[in-house]
Amino acid sequence: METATCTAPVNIAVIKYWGKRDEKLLLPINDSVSVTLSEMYAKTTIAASPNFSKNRLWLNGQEQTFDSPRIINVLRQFQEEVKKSGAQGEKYSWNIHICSENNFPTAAGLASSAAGYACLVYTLATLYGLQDKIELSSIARVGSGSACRSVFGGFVQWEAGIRADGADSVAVQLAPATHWPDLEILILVVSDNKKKTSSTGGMERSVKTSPLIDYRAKQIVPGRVEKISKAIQERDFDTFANITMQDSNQFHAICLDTFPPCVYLNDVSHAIIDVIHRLNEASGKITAAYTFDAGPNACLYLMRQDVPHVLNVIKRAFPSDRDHAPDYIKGIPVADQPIPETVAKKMNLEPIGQNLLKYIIHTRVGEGPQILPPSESLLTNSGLPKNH
Ligand SMILES: Nc1ncnc2c1ncn2[C@@H]1O[C@H](COP(=O)(O)OP(=O)(O)OP(=O)(O)O)[C@@H](O)[C@H]1O
Ligand SMILES: C[C@@](O)(CCOP(=O)(O)OP(=O)(O)O)CC(=O)O
Repeated sequence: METATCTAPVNIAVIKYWGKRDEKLLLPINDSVSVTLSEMYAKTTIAASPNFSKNRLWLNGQEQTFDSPRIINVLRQFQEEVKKSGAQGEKYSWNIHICSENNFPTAAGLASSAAGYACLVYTLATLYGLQDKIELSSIARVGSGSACRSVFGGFVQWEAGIRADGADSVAVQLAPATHWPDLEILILVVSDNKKKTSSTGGMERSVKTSPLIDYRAKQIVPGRVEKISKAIQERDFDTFANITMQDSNQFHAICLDTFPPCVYLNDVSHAIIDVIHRLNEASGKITAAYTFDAGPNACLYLMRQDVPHVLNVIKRAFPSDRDHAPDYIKGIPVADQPIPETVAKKMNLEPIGQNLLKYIIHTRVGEGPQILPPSESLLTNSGLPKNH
């Protein structure tokens, strides 16, 4: 039996991918830009053995059927690349066991599919020795579009491309994780329930019914991608933050312009947006920027020195019975520090409601996928999940 175990990170887009020009190859109608996060990742072990009678897959401890078209597409695409590379050997014909876990909620709009498919492809590549990251990224894309960005750390652009075969639809790293060390992230988890409308279904409906989506893709996104790439290169937080918030709002406007609409934000999400704007106004500078994927959870980008203050604002606006519980703030530890009273007063900082947030994750810009030692394997020597 041969095995490999890897991790691959979550990425959160600041210019959103929403809408496909090809549903089968998962080719987007516009470029997108994302930040790869540390602390939040999928971990996958793949074992190949001549003794396995069939392919099997476990996700977060539950066995899944192996007939998901996306998994099958990824494996097929992977096999084609292996063939092209000329690699040969018995092990390519063996069945495989895949075991994967996410260390954060799955299918809750926190980019689990991005981390999951990037990890699947990276672990296959480690097992079979395929090196080219651009190729890996294109294979991950056929699992879930946004997964092509999780193959790289730091700041990543997915170029939409124009070719029908998707050969020019690739992700490229704009800057490594070390480029902007003071940029940090707070994820405010409003709900970790599985969402009602998947990103796949939502964006398909948007392309079919939203008259605004084409305008966004053609007239708005190209300029924003250029400006935010420059802002990233120059570590210009103001520009980065403004574009991030505007693009999140425009993506959700497209969702509402979809018919029937896809409603991903809830009252708590809107209250978070309002608090951040009031904070930015009262502090006389852009202190934090919000962005929301296809769910109600907020992702805040902010500078390291502002994290304790912003956390204090969030805890005062959204008090929780679990405020002091050790696992209320997950990820990188952070001290709470009261916001100056002048700012609190100016922004009219009052509690909005009790227990509206489930927990908070504090993280920063992270590296791409990593190979782990055999001791980290999720499978036993007989190829079954360790916690089965
Ligand atoms: N670790 C993993 N390994 C393999 N597949 C995974 C993994 N994690 C998630 N997935 C797949 O991704 C699906 C969830 O994708 P979905 O797009 O619905 O949610 P999300 O990725 O959490 O949210 P979003 O893409 O909107 O941010 C799961 O049902 C599963 O099929
Ligand atoms: C809102 C988004 O998170 C949408 C992500 O969509 P997916 O990559 O999950 O969709 P599929 O390609 O259909 O699998 C924005 C983004 O990550 O760019």
